[in-house]
Amino acid sequence: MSQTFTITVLPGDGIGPEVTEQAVRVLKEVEALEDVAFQFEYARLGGCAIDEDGTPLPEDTLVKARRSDAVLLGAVGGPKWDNNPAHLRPETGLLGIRKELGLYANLRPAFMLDCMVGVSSLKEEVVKGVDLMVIRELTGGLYFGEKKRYEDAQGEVASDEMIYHEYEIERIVRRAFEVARLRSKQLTSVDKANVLESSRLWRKVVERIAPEYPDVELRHQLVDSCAMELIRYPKQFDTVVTENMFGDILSDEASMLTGSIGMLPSASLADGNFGLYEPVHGSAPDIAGKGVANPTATILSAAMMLRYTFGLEKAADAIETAVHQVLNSGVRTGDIAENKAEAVGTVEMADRIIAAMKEEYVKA
Ligand SMILES: NC(=O)C1=CN([C@@H]2O[C@H](COP(=O)(O)OP(=O)(O)OC[C@H]3O[C@@H](n4cnc5c(N)ncnc54)[C@H](O)[C@@H]3O)[C@@H](O)[C@H]2O)C=CC1
Ligand SMILES: CC(C)CC(=O)C(=O)O
Ligand SMILES: [Mg+2]
Repeated sequence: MSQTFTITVLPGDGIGPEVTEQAVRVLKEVEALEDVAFQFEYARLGGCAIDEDGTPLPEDTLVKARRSDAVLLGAVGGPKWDNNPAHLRPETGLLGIRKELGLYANLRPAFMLDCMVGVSSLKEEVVKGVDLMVIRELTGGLYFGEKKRYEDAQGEVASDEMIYHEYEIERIVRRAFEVARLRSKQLTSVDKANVLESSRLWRKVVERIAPEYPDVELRHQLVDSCAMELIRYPKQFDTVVTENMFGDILSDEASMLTGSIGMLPSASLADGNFGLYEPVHGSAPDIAGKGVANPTATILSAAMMLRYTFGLEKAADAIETAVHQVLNSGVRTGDIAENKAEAVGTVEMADRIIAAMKEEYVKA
């Protein structure tokens, strides 16, 4: 008997609806190829929810997300809402849903396919073969600490509190060791322990847990030198674990090793199988509505959903292989095209990936 899974789709703002539509098309094809059924439920998050519901994270969205097996998100935000008060920023909806759903582990792979080497602005010997995984703590740290705005004698003051509990560090670090174990057994823990107290606790917890994973080679690195080394010699990294803001920044940086942020997927995982899957990029207001956004990051996020939440390994592999084949054949959206005049649009890129995926199934 076929299994049925419920997926809450949150298209969001800007290019979010354009790219999630393509990922949903891919998932519908998987239904036709596997003994599985997906029920898609749509809800609002971010700027569109501010406009319609007066809040970036409506209760209906949380209810739907909680009763589903997984969530597929596009992106939120844009200039229309930039001047809203802090509690009405689209980002508040994103941070809120991550916290409410307990999605503390954000997995952000960055990989360079041989056929994409020419797209990167870095030298071939630097980027060829890059394959790393940034594991970002997602529900603690600076983004969630207390924020204050006040005035003193010298003018306006703003502060954001950086706070980490031992248990928050412990659970993400364990997750990272487990992931590293399945990859090249090399883990880099990134912090700023020479300055930040939260980083000193981070490092202490990592040191405490490390002996439980004697097969994984561990090293500590300060975030500033890590940012530099990521560009100088990225192949020294396999699995990187770090706190929320450092991971946000380093994963955007890592995306440029691979040519475009439009390529990189992510999984945000809670304990158990539940996860929210979204591209690493934002709502890209500069290209929204033009039909040119690269849907690959969102399609690969759907593949991560199939793997991590539904255990549909074959379908996930088929999508990833299809993406590689399409890129290998030279089909490119504008962000990754060497010849911009030959770039395809969002829908055609997805069409090609779907066609290649179906062929993969026939072969398998
Ligand atoms: N997870 C989320 O929902 C995130 C939302 N944001 C929000 O998105 C808005 C725009 O932020 P930006 O800093 O401009 O970052 P962004 O990631 O939206 O865009 C950065 C650059 O990458 C390009 N780009 C991004 N995704 C692309 C794709 N799929 N295909 C082709 N090109 C792509 C954009 O055109 C832009 O030039 C802001 O409101 C920000 O707060 C930013 C990051 C993450
Ligand atoms: C609201 C921000 C933390 C979104 C972002 O930049 C991200 O998750 O990558
Ligand atoms: Mg970011």
